[in-house]
Parts: sequence; C-alpha cells; structure tokens
Amino acid sequence: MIVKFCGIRREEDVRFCNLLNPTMIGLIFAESPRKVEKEVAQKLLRIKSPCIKAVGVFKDQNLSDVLSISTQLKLDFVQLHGNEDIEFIEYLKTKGFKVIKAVEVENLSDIKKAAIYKGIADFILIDRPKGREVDVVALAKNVHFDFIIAGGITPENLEKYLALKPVGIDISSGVETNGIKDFGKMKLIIEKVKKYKAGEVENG
Ligand SMILES: O=C(O)c1ccccc1NCC(=O)[C@H](O)[C@H](O)COP(=O)(O)O
Repeated sequence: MIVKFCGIRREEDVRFCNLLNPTMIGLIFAESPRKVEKEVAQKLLRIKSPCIKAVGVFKDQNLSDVLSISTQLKLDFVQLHGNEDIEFIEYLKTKGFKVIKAVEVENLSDIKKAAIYKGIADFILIDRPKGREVDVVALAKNVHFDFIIAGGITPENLEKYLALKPVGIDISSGVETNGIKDFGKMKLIIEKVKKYKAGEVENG
C-alpha cells in the first residue's frame, strides 16, 4: 500500500516524514497556497530520507519547466494534475521519470477518461477537483484498474477509502490543522494503514 503525504513544505515536515517513512512525499510546484519554490524544495529534498520517494506536483505547466525542475531536483515521480496529454507523459518517461497521472473526477465520464492513462502512466490517481464536494469514493467504485485514491482522506474516514482496495492513498489537507501539517494526524494515518495491512495478511 503506497502512502503519499502531499503538500510538504517545511523542514520539520520532512524530518517527521523521515520517522514515519511514508512511501512518497509530494512537493507542490503548481499554483497553490502549498506551492514551494525550487530553492526551498532543494533544501527539503536534501534532508529527505532516501527510503522516501520524491514526487513533484504540476498542473498545466509547460513541458520544459516540468522537465527542468524535475531534472534539477532529481525527482523520482512527476505528478500531473491538469490536461497533460499522453505525449507529455511519454516524453517525461523517455527522460527517466515515473509519472503519476492525477485525474480530477466529477462524474462517470471522467472515470472513463482516466482509463486512457492505463499502461502509460506508472500510476493513475483518482482525485477530486480542489475545493469541490465530490463523492470521490462513490465514483471510484466504478474504476476497474489499479489506482491511488485521494480527495478528502482524513484519519477519521480512511477506512471507506481503503475499502475500495486502492494501490495507494494520497493525503494533504486531511493531515493538516489550520493549513499546517499535523504530526498527530500523520502518525494516525500510518498506524491505521499498518493495522489495515496486518488485517489483510490475517484474512488472506
Ligand atoms: O495541494 C494543492 O493545492 C494542489 C494544487 C494543484 C494541484 C494539486 C494539488 N494538490 C495535490 C495533492 O495534494 C494531493 O495529490 C491530493 O489532491 C490530496 O489532496 P487532499 O484532498 O487535500 O488530501
């Protein structure tokens, strides 16, 4: 089970992630209150444990900018949230980057659109548009390919997302308090995922 904490932007967040050891941390390079500048990202990645994969999050940015940031920072994954097409993804892959294609879903036709990235992106991330109250769990029940799920996950509602049997979970605002990463909430997520994984083994 992949666990990704997204929107990491402070050194203390990275240090705490080093203790919790999620699979990935996400740094936002798209327009957002969580956006980090390249120089800040460089500092954060310097102290990141090598066991944790670095993901850069972009949305409708031009290919040369995405490539230049990803190369300079030696990112492991590029996560694309906008209308990037298949050629965009394939080009990044020829440059050695793994790609997470995020598809922000609002209806069943968006789920169908997400399927086009099967076998092209390394992971498909089913998310909801930022600031929209979409029931992403109800929509994701119609997904018939491997996916990472995001969109409103919190320590309290994690179980209903895990019940979808995703390959991973991606959380940002649900592990924040007043816009700052909340270490108690992050720890709770990791503990709950550990219990879930142990249960999976027990139940076959
Ligand atoms: O975080 C942002 O503001 C953002 C802006 C533009 C593109 C992507 C962005 N975030 C990506 C993520 O934080 C996660 O991949 C995902 O959306 C989880 O978000 P949340 O529902 O807050 O847990």
